[in-house]
Amino acid sequence: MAGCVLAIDQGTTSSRAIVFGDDYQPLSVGQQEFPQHFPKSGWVEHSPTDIWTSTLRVCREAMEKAPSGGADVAAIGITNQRETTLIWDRSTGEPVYNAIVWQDRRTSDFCAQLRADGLEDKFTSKTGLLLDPYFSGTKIAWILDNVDGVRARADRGELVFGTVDTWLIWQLTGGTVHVTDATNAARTLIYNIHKNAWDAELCSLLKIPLNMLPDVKDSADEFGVTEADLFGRSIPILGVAGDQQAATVGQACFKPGMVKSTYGTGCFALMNTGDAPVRSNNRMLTTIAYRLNGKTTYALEGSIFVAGAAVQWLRDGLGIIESAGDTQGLAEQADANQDIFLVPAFVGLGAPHWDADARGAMFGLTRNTGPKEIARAVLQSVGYQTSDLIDAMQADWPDAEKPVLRVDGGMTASDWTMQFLADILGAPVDRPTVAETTALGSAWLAGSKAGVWPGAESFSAQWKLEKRFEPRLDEAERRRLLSGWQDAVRRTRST
Ligand SMILES: Nc1ncnc2c1ncn2[C@@H]1O[C@H](COP(=O)(O)OP(=O)(O)O)[C@@H](O)[C@H]1O
Ligand SMILES: O=P(O)(O)OC[C@H](O)CO
Repeated sequence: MAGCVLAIDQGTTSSRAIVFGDDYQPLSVGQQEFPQHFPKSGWVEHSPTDIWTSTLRVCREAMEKAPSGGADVAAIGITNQRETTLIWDRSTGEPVYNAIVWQDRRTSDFCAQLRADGLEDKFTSKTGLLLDPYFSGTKIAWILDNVDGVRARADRGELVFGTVDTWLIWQLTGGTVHVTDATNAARTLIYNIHKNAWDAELCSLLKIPLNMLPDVKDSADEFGVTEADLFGRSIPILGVAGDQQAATVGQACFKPGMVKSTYGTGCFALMNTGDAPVRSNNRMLTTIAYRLNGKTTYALEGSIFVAGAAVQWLRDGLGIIESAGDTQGLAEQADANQDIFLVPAFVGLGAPHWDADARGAMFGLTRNTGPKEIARAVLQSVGYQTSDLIDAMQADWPDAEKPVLRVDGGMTASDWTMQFLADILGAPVDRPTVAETTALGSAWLAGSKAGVWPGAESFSAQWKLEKRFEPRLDEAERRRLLSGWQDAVRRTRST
């Protein structure tokens, strides 16, 4: 049986929809950016309406552009920016507040208070996460405690919570289905990843009523069918995964020890650790990579908040490039005798430091430092940060050999960055032919569930290398650069 799959990739800065053919190739794409709202320093919000209307629009666009006009789309897969938090009325569907985005730091003090109360170990042992504003739990609590009348409505059972996947499924099904998948639930700080269930004790600590929470399904499962008038017929939604987990699937990292790293706004590296969750001693996250047929596969994750966003800063903040691709030429011409280190802690530092109050810094500046050296430092910061993650993962899981890194995301278009990454890791970096691995991962979840695409083994065999970057930096030089980076991070930390 063959058929096409519509993948929805609802990201932080844009919504995208791609129709994949039965040879896993993209046939058509729709994409739309939407506004970011920064109501206060450190706050980041999206309009729930923008999330939904941009998604609907790009789905229609991709379907219309597909050769069959979308007639042979057999299923929908959804992948999404994770942790971003929405609450809405279960009768009217009306949101009570904007979506609070994963990057938002407003609950930093609340997290510090929970840590001071000695609760971090309880949260970490059950959820695999840390007490950082990044995750949904404290964002839910903030809305309940700070938006007028919301606590009382929640207590009366009138409100529901969802991550972006849940919100989209609610909309696509005409407000009839309130569900999520295990990978998205695993990012909320209230989901027990060992028991695969919402955790009543953690909900009670954060004062979150259990009746607000969606049902949690496998990543390939029945998530409802779309309302007939949206696309001219009902289409089943059969795959859902958070975007970094979907990229892990799309990169066919199905075996323990395999690692993918995605370079978009931020950078997220996930290492498949098989059916046993590995507790990190190095402040990595333990998370659910995917849950298929009731069987959970776990991953260690390192999350970096700023990767491509630093390139955007060069363009929009400093104005020293016109487009992201300009960084390559600048980095190639930069003065080899200047060691400039940029620590892009624009919204604090993520793994392995989790320092919400740190802010960006640059070291080693001289009168000769100019745009070329700064651009190179931006691209290098992505390599250095990844190196910190891979080192931490290997320390947590020493059995794993130094991995080959499978990379994807917009920033992997930069050969210079990928070569530096291989050099500083001292390990090969593999870039696949299909750039849209996140969308492909969610399409495979849906297509395999629909029975129109084959299973994991056959899907793995289609993964094709576009280019391998081999490490070629002298070991002594590698160590010298890493030591300079670590010193720069030390000086940037807030504590
Ligand atoms: N040639 C390039 N060199 C360096 N950075 C790039 C290049 N092309 C894109 N980027 C960066 O990649 C990011 C976009 O990647 P994408 O995967 O679309 O991100 P997201 O899904 O997070 O919105 C942007 O931050 C952009 O600055
Ligand atoms: O939307 P992206 O691609 O920047 O990904 C965001 C992550 O899911 C946040 O955890």
